[in-house]
Amino acid sequence: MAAVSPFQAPAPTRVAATVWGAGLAAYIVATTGRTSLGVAGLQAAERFDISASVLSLFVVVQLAVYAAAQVPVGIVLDKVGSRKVIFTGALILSCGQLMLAFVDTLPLALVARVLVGLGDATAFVSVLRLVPAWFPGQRVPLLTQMTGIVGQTGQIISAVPFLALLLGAGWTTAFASLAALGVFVAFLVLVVVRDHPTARATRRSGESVQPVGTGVEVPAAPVPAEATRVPISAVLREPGTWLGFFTHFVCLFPTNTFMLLWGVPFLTAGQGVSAAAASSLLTLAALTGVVTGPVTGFLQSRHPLRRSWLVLGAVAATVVVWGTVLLPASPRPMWQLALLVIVLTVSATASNIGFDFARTFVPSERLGTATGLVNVGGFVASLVAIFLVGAVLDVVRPDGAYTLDDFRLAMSSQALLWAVGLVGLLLCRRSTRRRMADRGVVVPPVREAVARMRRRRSGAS
Ligand SMILES: N[C@@H](Cc1c[nH]cn1)C(=O)NCC(=O)O
Repeated sequence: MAAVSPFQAPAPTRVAATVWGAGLAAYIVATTGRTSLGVAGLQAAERFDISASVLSLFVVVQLAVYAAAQVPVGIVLDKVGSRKVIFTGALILSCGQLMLAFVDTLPLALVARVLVGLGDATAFVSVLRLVPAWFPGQRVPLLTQMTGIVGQTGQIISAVPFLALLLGAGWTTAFASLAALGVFVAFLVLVVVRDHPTARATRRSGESVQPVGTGVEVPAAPVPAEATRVPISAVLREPGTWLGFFTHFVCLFPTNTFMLLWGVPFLTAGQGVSAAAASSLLTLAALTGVVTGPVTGFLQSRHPLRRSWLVLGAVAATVVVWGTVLLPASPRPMWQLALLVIVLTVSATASNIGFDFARTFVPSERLGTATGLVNVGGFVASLVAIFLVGAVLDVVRPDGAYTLDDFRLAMSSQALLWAVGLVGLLLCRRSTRRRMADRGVVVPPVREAVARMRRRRSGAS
């Protein structure tokens, strides 16, 4: 069944790539802002006269603001489009960085970080909304993955040029430079980005709106043209939205918990790895995405009816590898820690399948809202996991002199989130499949699908 979408006007590839590139630049600046305080931890502790645990409050506040802003940002995004939202968000982020450059008290620094979190919250969902608008449906999963992966280079900008500026020129210059970068990218987006290739396609009465398809997938509920304002309740009632939510929930929290806060202390204080080796492991994680992103994107568009299996496979791999790292009471060899960061990247890559569920099950008028809701899943789970690990560490080692055994216990608390996420995922998958069956698409059991594939292959040879 051909998908009909206001987003499907063909666009020249070079123009599409330029628009996407400008949006992506804004997302990279957002992730740079998100991770900048992490690399400036020592200087922040000194400047604001705070302990490490108060410092972690910055991460929590920022993530909470980010998560809380997702649905409102998504609703605004559906109303005004990506260009205006990214532009405004980049300016808000710049105001936060500029404020952080000059303040020297904790409450004002927290306010600055709220602004950074708010600006950050606008970038990713807005760029994801540009992708189906500018590219053909079958390329969307790959480009969604590439957006997530390339966006992570902000972490490298924080760790290398930003840190060099911080150490060489000082706090104010370093954060003011990030503010300037935000203003630059805001105007770049204003000049380069258009929300879609042509003015919104005019729809004749009686035409229906469908999400952009990736192949054999679910025909979404037809929406009459007059009712272009699809109610938000339609997004909330769609089981596919929640399938996306729990996909993002269960796949993103292990990576964020490790990368944003607890990974380095676990590796250095727990596993006895040097700071340089820990930073190499984080770099390995970033590089792994270059492979896992395209591979997952390809599999998603090749097997759209099997996307949940990719998710379940990533979760199983992460749980098994974390188990093999945490069960033994002795420090693990380097190869095993490397394997751990690799599966954490696989898990983050699989989390992006959640956005693909939203895109293919929800009418495109509400894509921003649905994407925002899916994103809430991963970030709320991350906040809870970060809090749980910290709480266990506080209980078992109030003096902060953590040992490997403390980390083994604390990191195991993530099991609770895997359990909640998996139950949610499986229940939503069941109701999504029921909804699909109502619309005429029945997902055959895996065994049957494999047998059919074999028959097709042997017939071809
Ligand atoms: N799933 C992540 C993006 C990612 C990370 N690694 C691979 N993809 C996500 O949802 N990010 C949202 C954001 O704002 O960064």
